Amino acid sequence: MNIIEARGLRKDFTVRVRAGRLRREKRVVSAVDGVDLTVARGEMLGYIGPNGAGKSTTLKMLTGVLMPSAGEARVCGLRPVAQRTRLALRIGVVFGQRSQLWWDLPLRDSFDLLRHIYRVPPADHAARLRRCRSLLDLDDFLDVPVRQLSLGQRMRGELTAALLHGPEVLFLDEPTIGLDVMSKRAVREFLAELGRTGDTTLVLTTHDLADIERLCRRLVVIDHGRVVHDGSIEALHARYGSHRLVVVDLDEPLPEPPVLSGAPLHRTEADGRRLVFACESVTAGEVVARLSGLATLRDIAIVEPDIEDVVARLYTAPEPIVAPTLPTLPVDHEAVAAPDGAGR
Ligand SMILES: Nc1ncnc2c1ncn2[C@@H]1O[C@H](COP(=O)(O)OP(=O)(O)OP(=O)(O)O)[C@@H](O)[C@H]1O
Repeated sequence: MNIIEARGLRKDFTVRVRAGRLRREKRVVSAVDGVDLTVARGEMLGYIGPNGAGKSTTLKMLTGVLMPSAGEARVCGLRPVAQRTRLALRIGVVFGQRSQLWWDLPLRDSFDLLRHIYRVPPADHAARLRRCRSLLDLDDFLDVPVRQLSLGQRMRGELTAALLHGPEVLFLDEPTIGLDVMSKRAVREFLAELGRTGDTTLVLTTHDLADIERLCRRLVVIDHGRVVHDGSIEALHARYGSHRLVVVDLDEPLPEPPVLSGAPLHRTEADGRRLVFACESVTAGEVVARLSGLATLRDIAIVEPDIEDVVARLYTAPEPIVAPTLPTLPVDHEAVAAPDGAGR
């Protein structure tokens, strides 16, 4: 069952732009330009795009903050703007740049206030807070006023605040922006755990693609207000011609370059002692198995395609690119690492 459904969602803003030295004229900017989106209950969706693509505007329409110029949306079966108060009880929102906590109050008091605002039964509140305290390590700073918290501590507080009323959908706009490595990891692990239980649907916008790789199976990419990709990360790699590479080091070069269907030889190095294959339609394990019948393999490495690279290309090229850009590999024989998932 879909917990989010949007059809033809559009948001136009009227902006004033310079038209000559003194004159300014009005222009309409379509921040979101006909987005169709369905999200199933329990799904973890990555909603990404370059700066100004329309991500935050979409989230604002889905959470009832902004009225769409056209199209319609239902979140938890409710119309976001018209039924905003009811919707607020069923969703949680974390906007990385904005806070829902009381600046001068300790976190603990903010959480208590939220319990009253959302009228959460004390036992439910206590159970959810207990879980967040343990998963997000809140105890060291629960009694510290919010204004004295580091960004990472505050973000953990924001996540807790957004979850204390038990929302069905959690909208996260850049939840790891500006966080140090440890805080990012804590937030990601927490969200992954949340996703594993399947109770909360997650919609996440981010510029940090490691967030997406870690958390989301499905990715919607938006550019200039329009959806340019909707599918799995694997589908994105397949569409943009980026493949996992298998690098094998041989004892002796083969007299002829081997031909493996589904895994073309991408390049040869070290006088034929190192072969690099692109896994187009076979697994890395199959490539290794077939090669081991042809030669003695000294070493094997698997190089994953880089999602950042793929997405950067998607932003700049509307059409799929067939020839992949592949990373330069070290020529040094010893530098090839042992496989770490060769069977995949
Ligand atoms: N209130 C507003 N008035 C006028 N234009 C706006 C307004 N809000 C957003 N825009 C414009 O709409 C477009 C989409 O903005 P939005 O904030 O949704 O993008 P985004 O994908 O979230 O970008 P970023 O990754 O930089 O946060 C941009 O061109 C932005 O300048």
